[in-house]
Amino acid sequence: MPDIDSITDNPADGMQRLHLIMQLLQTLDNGLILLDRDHNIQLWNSFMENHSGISTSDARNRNLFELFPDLPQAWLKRKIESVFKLQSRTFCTWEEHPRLFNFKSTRPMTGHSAKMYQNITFIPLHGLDKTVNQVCLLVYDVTEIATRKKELESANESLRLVSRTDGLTKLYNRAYWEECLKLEFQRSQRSGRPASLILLDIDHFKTFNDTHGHQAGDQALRMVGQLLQKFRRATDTAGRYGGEEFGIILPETTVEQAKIFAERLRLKIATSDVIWDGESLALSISIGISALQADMNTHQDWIEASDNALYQSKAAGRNRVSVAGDSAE
Ligand SMILES: Nc1nc2c(ncn2[C@@H]2O[C@H](COP(=O)(O)OP(=O)(O)OP(=O)(O)O)[C@@H](O)[C@H]2O)c(=O)[nH]1
Repeated sequence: MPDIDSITDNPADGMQRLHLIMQLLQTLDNGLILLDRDHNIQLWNSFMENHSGISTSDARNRNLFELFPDLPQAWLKRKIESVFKLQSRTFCTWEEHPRLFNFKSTRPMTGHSAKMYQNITFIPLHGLDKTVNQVCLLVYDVTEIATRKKELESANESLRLVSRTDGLTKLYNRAYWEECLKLEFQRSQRSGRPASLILLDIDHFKTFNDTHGHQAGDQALRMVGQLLQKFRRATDTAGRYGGEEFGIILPETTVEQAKIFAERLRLKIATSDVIWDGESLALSISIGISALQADMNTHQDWIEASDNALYQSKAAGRNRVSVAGDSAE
């Protein structure tokens, strides 16, 4: 069989050329569809045949939207119309639309993605008279790229979560919680809206550890973490600030409202035993609260105010709530 370049202009060679080109198009590892202005299929290659289960002879001269009623008709018609009108290429990536044709993925490497991800290129085809009467759709199987990117995104998201989370209590760790505090400090300072900061510390935790063991201590920290998560509102941010010290940021909350919340939390912990090794172990916490003040310069000033209140609670006998500026209760 002659190669394409050695074929002359005589009609027999023209047929040869057409035959070779058709073979090339058929074996292309991308989908290839040729549509006329009425969206009738004029060419349907073996990629489309294999993935759709519709043979070339069954597809030819059929209307694309009749053959595939599930296609996003309005969007696709607009897209094709723009190619006819502007006479220029256009694209659609899997990130905009995961797929045009609902094909199963058959790539062995991508066992986890059941559906094929596709990029589509729309190409206007000029006739000999320079008018565009046909549009070619190239369908690329990008399942591997899309799946890898999605896996990477999900791994990054897990890493992001891990880097923010305290492994023992599953609350935010100090670094991330402090970032949240900085943001809330700036936001509330700007808006002039109230916000409160609670710091709390487990009482006599050294003795607790020494008496019941470090693992019982860990269990106590987990329990406090769970109760903080359970008691806080969705907009409150709880974190593990230090070894046995925790912080809760309460946006849009006055110090009086924060005090009601803190008292409920204190009481809950004082009446909830840590269950360890068949034993019920009692625990209490001391709490310090401060309201965000207009004259505070940084979030550190806010922490310091709550820390001073916490110190008051400890000094006054522990298992209590103190508010910055008030005398200990
Ligand atoms: N089990 C356990 N203990 C921890 C952890 N982090 C810090 N601690 C312990 O927490 C204890 C804190 O003790 P102190 O700072 O003396 O305070 P305290 O005994 O709670 O006394 P007050 O705060 O004054 O009531 C230390 O014994 C630390 O070892 C942890 O992750 N697990």
